[in-house]
Amino acid sequence: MGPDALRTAGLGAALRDLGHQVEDRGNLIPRPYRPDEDTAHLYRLNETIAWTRTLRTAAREAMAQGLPIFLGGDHALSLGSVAGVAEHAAQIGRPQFVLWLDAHSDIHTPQSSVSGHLHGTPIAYVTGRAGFDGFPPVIAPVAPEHVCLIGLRSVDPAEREALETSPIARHDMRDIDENGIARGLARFLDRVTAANGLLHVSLDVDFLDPSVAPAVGTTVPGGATVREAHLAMEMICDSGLLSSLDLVELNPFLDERGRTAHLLVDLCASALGRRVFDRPTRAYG
Ligand SMILES: NC(=[NH2+])NCCC[C@H](N)C(=O)O
Ligand SMILES: [Mn+2]
Repeated sequence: MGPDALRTAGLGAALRDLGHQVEDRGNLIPRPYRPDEDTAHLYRLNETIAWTRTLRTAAREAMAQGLPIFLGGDHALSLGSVAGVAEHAAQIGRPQFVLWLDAHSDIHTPQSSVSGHLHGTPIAYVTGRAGFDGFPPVIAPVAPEHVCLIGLRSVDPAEREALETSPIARHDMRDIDENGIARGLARFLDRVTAANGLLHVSLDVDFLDPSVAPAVGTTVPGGATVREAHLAMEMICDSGLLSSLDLVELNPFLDERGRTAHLLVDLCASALGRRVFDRPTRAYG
């Protein structure tokens, strides 16, 4: 339902208004897979593996043609989208960087996951950690030094342990409270520029505070404000680095009059060139 809610909220038109050529490639379908048992600890493992294969190929191909925006679906989408864009980066000989805007660090392996929900695992997978049996091998792992997590405020013990020994950059909500969102982000974007890297941005709805973005299953209070999120997107746009984008975890059943879907559309527009003064007068929510 997420992609259709984003379409209905006007994603295509918002980007066309900015002068972009937009092609909606419709919904992908996963490779055929053996149906998962409802009782398995890892929720929909076979289905997620099938999706990862489909997305990885689609992402790699789309990168050769433009700037793909991947509409989810939950954050397990990024197992495939990031693996695919990183394969493209490796092919053209440029380093892949990943900016993860999220309340969570999503660095579980299938073994360490307590919930059994694979949306909590993509950072581990794309950085090449072991334990993803059955998944396609990650042939172009993203260097942990090239990953930056912003918005953190819900990290499980096993994830904390993994992060403690990792060079992954991170800015939790306290850091944002104290220093603002611009400082850490600017430092990361400078590193991408210096390395002539490609930049994948993965935007999880729960990066935002639930009071402004309620349509997500894993709400955590104390998230980014509307302006903090827009500022991040505007800085990403100004950097000229953006090469691919995920919009994930939107659950329209949990939305209030479409406000979360509209906010995601507006944030995406900011990332692709809409300026503060371009924002039209509009009534929703
Ligand atoms: N992409 C997300 N919303 N991830 C939430 C993950 C929450 C928790 N750490 C888990 O592994 O279940
Ligand atoms: Mn996430």
